Amino acid sequence: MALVSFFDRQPPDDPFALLADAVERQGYAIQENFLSAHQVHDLLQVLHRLRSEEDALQPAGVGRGEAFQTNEFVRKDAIHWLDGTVPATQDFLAQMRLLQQTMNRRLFMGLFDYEAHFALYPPGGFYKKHLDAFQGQTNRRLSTVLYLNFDWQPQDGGALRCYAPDDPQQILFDLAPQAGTLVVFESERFWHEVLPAQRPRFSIAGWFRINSSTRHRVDPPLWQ
Ligand SMILES: O=C(O)CCC(=O)C(=O)O
Ligand SMILES: [Fe+2]
Repeated sequence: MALVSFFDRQPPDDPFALLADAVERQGYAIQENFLSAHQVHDLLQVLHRLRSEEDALQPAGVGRGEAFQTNEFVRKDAIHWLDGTVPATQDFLAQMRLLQQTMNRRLFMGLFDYEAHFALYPPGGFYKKHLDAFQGQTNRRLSTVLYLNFDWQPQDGGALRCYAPDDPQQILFDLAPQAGTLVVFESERFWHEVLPAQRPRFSIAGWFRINSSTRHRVDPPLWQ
């Protein structure tokens, strides 16, 4: 009888560990079917409810705090920040918390909290080439985008176009915003853009941040 010790066994395919490995290797990771169709449906329901409420979705802007401004030439989408008050978004945030723990354990990233918003790009919506964080200017370290669009077709446009970190003119990949797909990338290294979408495009964009507390300002984490 063959004796299989605990240590001989392959570890199960932990999706968070796979994502962390890919980020360590190449700075980004793509995971199809990260969420089940069921979970995506639940999140879409939340988003559709928000759409029916006046003012729940706001035109997205660029810049933070006093530097915030909307600019339709840069991005054309509407957003709503997740607050985790309904089960669907709680579940999603719990998964992001697991991802945060895995990243910190395996890559020592020191990720401290996570902020995320629903985004709705109307037909014709886009987001021009940008970095989510400029080195040294922000505490955003890792970007995530989860897509919520069933049956996305090539002619629907709306791909996430990501550029090579060592040559921001060179396209690294185009990713279709297919329901359940999660992409994760280092915020300071990857220029990216959203190509014009031909039909409404739904997603949750989020950022893990490191603690930027100073003696004068304590940055509270979203989860405690
Ligand atoms: O939705 C996407 O594919 C990317 C969105 C994005 O780049 C952002 O919100 O910063
Ligand atoms: Fe971005």
